[in-house]
Amino acid sequence: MAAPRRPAEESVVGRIAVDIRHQSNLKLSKTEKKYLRKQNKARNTLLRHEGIEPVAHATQSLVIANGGLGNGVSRKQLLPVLQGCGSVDSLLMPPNKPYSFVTYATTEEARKAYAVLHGKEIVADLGQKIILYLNFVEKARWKALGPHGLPPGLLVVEEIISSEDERLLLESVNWAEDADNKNCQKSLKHRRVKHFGYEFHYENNNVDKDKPLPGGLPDICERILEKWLKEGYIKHKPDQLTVNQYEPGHGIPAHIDTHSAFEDEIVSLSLGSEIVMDFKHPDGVLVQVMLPRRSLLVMTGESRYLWTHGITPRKFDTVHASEHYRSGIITSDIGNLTLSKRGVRTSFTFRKVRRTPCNCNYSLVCDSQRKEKPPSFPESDKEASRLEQEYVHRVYEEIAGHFSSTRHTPWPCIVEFLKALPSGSVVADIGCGNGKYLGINKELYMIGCDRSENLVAICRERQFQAFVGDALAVPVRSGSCDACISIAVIHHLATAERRVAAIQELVRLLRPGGTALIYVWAMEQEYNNQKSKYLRGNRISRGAQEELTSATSAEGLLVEQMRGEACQDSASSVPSVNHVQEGGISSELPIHTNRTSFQSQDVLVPWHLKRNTGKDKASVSFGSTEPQNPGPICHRYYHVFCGGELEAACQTLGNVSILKSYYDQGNWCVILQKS
Ligand SMILES: O=C(O)CCC(=O)C(=O)O
Ligand SMILES: [Fe+2]
Ligand SMILES: [Zn+2]
Repeated sequence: MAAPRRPAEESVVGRIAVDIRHQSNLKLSKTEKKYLRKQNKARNTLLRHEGIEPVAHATQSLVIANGGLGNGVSRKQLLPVLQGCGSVDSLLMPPNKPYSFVTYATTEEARKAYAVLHGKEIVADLGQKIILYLNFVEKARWKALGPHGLPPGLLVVEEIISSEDERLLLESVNWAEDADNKNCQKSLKHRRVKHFGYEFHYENNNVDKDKPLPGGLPDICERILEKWLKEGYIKHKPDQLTVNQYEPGHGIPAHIDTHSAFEDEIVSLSLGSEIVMDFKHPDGVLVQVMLPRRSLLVMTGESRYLWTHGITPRKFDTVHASEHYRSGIITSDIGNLTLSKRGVRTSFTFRKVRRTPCNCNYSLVCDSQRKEKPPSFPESDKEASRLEQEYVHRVYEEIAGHFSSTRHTPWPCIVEFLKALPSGSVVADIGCGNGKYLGINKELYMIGCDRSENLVAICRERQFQAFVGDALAVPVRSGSCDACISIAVIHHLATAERRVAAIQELVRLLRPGGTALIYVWAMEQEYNNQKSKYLRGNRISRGAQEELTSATSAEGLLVEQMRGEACQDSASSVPSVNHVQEGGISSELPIHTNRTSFQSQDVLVPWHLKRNTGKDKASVSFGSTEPQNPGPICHRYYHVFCGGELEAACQTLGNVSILKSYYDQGNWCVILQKS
């Protein structure tokens, strides 16, 4: 292999180190080295999140890594510490970020702050010890995501009820479990709930419209709802009430209340304590809304149908420091944010059960308007691309958190490949998923690329270098990699041409002499008279299966590669699409039954989504979802490879030779080299 290059970042890090050494004219002590390392890490975080590059010379402004609202440091705590070093012009604390920006009146004062506070330990609001790392910046600035108003159709009415009514309402809920549990009280993972009028079923995110609960809504609600109707805050009278109680640290996953279950107009009364609720548009825009105690949140139209709402489980919220901001958006006015300790909040969410299908204007997220037509085998490149979009990309985006939670253990042969590469090699992992191979060999410069934003976000949280990109058009210069890996990716492409194109794209990234390791799922799950672990999982009981899949022995490690599928037993819940229809062969893609032999090379493989495992997008789930309940079933498209097929695909490229091809626990694998 040719001498490996150094990525650009290495030289910048090197330069800063040199600058500092130059300034002090001293050899760095162990502690200084540690600070420098942390400082560089902080610098990278800042670059990644905000695109702001710290500078190596002193200025009036500093960025304070770890001194942010996002890691529990409040303005009240940080400001005096900073003022101890000089006159502070401004302290900008972006919401939920682990850093803040301070600007001093003079560069001299900023220099002093750097000398005193860099590496200094402070105790944050929760009592945890935090070490501050400082970097100079040209200017303290923070680019908010753009000015956002409240989501359309959303309203927060302050002081909608008196303290006396608040007390009466809270008293009307008896949390001491009643014997017959007529209000379906449940303790969920992050809150407890009670239902009135109709039970809300978290298993299917709907209500049983023919089974009203005895007793209806609590009596005290009658007078209050009448008043709201008269005053025009609500237009129709609700017949369903869900009472949620959140202790500090509790929350509710982001969700859209199922369209087919409830009418437009959902209102939620906040009692006992304020809280910040997150609203998210499918495009990713996040609006955080303060719901003061005794306020009413009214969600109608777009805010009810299209935006998700949720409460992040945490003990503190980021709020406006000054009293006169009470309700509404937590804006990007970051000169004025602080932390507020959460109290126990009880919400009364009133809804009206829907009797006819929803005909809203948001068909993309409307369960009443969803057409579940099984996809067909693609006849053109365009169809293939659409199939991949719907049955690969969208699915990975949705299952990212759960998927990632099933992918911990690297497969031994892949580890061996990575460990054997010369130190300093530049290696791209195309389709890197949650990044489980990115940290295997610390001597390599590894970059990850994945189509799923949520998976890339997980990689970044793990401090790996990863970016969003398509395996057919990787945004990396030709010939820039010493090696590439493509693990369980190419089988998601829906035509032979696209699979070859993906291999070609890997080869394009390689320098001459560079090598690529490719794994694809095999049609043959039985090889040399031995069933793969994927199949063998079928014969063991569920409990044993669970145990086996989490084993850490070499055998266990191999099992994990199919772990997603291992937990996915679809036989009972997904009807198999009949492949052969009257009048000929159907082009409909068959749904594979997990843990069985493949009957077709092009299949949909079910994934039983467990919610609340991190980065899942709940917006496509059409309703409140609870982690302990079975989530929806998603289907991923696969083309499973027959023996010889992967080699043949590689051989269609002129500029590669196959160094090795092998079968590894249900996968066909090749190592190829660019000539
Ligand atoms: O606690 C709240 O205000 C919201 C509850 C909610 O969204 C729900 O139960 O669907
Ligand atoms: Fe809700
Ligand atoms: Zn709808």
